[in-house]
Amino acid sequence: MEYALQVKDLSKIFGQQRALQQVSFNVKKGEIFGFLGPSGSGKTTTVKILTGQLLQTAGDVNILGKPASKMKDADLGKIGILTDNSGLYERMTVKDNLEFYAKLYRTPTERVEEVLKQVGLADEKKKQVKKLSKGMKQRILLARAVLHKPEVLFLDEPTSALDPANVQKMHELLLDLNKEGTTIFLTTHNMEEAAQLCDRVAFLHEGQIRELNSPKALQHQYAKKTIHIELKDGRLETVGNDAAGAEKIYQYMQTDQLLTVHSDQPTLGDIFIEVTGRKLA
Ligand SMILES: Nc1ncnc2c1ncn2[C@@H]1O[C@H](COP(=O)(O)OP(=O)(O)OP(=O)(O)O)[C@@H](O)[C@H]1O
Repeated sequence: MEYALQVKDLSKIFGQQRALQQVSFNVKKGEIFGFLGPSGSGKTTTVKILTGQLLQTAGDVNILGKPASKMKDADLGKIGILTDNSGLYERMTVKDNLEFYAKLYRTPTERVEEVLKQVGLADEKKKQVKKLSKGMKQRILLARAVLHKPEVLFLDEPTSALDPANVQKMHELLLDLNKEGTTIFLTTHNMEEAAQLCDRVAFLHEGQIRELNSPKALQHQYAKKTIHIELKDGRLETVGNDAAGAEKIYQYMQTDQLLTVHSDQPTLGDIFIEVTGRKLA
């Protein structure tokens, strides 16, 4: 198995504050991995350590096989980062902003046109950044993060300030990048986003991982063992998700009384509450 990220027993203490406690997980190459947790749970601290911006107190963090703390320029070129501390030059045009960063990353400036098309901003390239909407600015930041074609892309709450249409657009872009082979590490407190995008998710609570699996496997694991049925005469019944329940449903079908059948499928949000005892947002 080839891993993009390997994290073992990662801890971070700020003064008296334990931000992360023995966090361990691996991210496979080509995966979209979701790191989910409420405010203050340690998501940004993790991203900062993974991207070499902050040193851990203890534990091992490897990116593409090398320790994060020892990344050199050539290694940094393999990662892209999108966080909310923008760094865009508001008075410069979209194109000039990206060309500035292309030069900084030693990427051919022709790549700017390519990413602008990819994020749907080719028509906006001559506009000043300050004249663009929040959703557009976020797409410029994504364009900037992928200018140098990183192998691993880190996104810290990429959609938290966006409206539903822009969230959808962002999701499509991320799925496209992933299809091209980019590994994505995403922090979010949006459970629907995680369920829609992520191959696997980790639930972070008070600096510790409390669950880690694919959204489907978690939904299966935490599924309620009941099925709700509605009969044609309006009666509602709940039966067990077992042989006796199946027999009852079968009888209602045979006598043509059955209208609808619903299983209790928990959302990721329901599961997070069950696991941690608290809501995400
Ligand atoms: N530089 C710092 N100095 C002291 N404490 C810090 C520092 N950075 C983070 N912390 C603390 O570490 C804990 C985790 O913070 P972190 O920013 O990683 O959480 P988060 O999950 O990203 O939250 P949010 O969703 O609000 O961004 C919090 O209790 C926070 O107050």
